[in-house]
Amino acid sequence: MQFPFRPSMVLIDLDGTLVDSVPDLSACIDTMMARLGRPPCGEAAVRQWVGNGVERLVARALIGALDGEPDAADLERALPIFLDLYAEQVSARSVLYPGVREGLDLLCGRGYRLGCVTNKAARFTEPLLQAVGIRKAFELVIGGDTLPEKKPSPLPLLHAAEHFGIEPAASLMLGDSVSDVRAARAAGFGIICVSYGYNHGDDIRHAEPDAVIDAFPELGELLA
Ligand SMILES: O=C(O)COP(=O)(O)O
Ligand SMILES: [Mg+2]
Repeated sequence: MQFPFRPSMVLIDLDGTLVDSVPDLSACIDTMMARLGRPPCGEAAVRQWVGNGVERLVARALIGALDGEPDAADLERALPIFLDLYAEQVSARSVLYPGVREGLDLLCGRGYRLGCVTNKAARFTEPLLQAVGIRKAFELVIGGDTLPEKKPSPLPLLHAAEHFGIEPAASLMLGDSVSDVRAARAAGFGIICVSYGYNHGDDIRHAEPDAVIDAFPELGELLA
């Protein structure tokens, strides 16, 4: 991709890109574990497990690892406990990353169409965006269960491009994880990643996005 790039549409990931949601996710995971009579996972582990939706997060907590499957009965018992806890405290401790508000103002000011595309279930996404005060920046919000497939599938990105009537080649994804990079590549979007998010403990540069930024305001120079 050539910089400065002039996108018509920018789709932005939520967890690890706009909002540091791990403090709430990990508090709920550890309360769930306590209710199941198990030891806590801790925030550092949860930070590596976010990015593929709540069900996968709970599965990872139960097995204590990124890959693998828990016992189906364990998951069936644990998931509703987590969902109830997280519904109550989806934004209790979650905050915007530094520079996000400024960056969104910059993108809005340049007239790009903005959408939020996350793997977080829609019932948590809307209240979290509202609580941190950025819901109005987005014309379209697609959660992890809004469509039949979530990232790394290109489906949510292509759905947004079609919704706005914008070519994928004129579209940019802004995210923090390898799922964002894979979805963007498969959809034919440009992809810029933030360095500070969650990528399962790996440096996002290994996924070779078009650019990596340390904070949203750097978009000012990369985009036209
Ligand atoms: O895993 C989740 O629930 C959310 O992940 P995302 O916002 O980074 O797509
Ligand atoms: Mg993310």
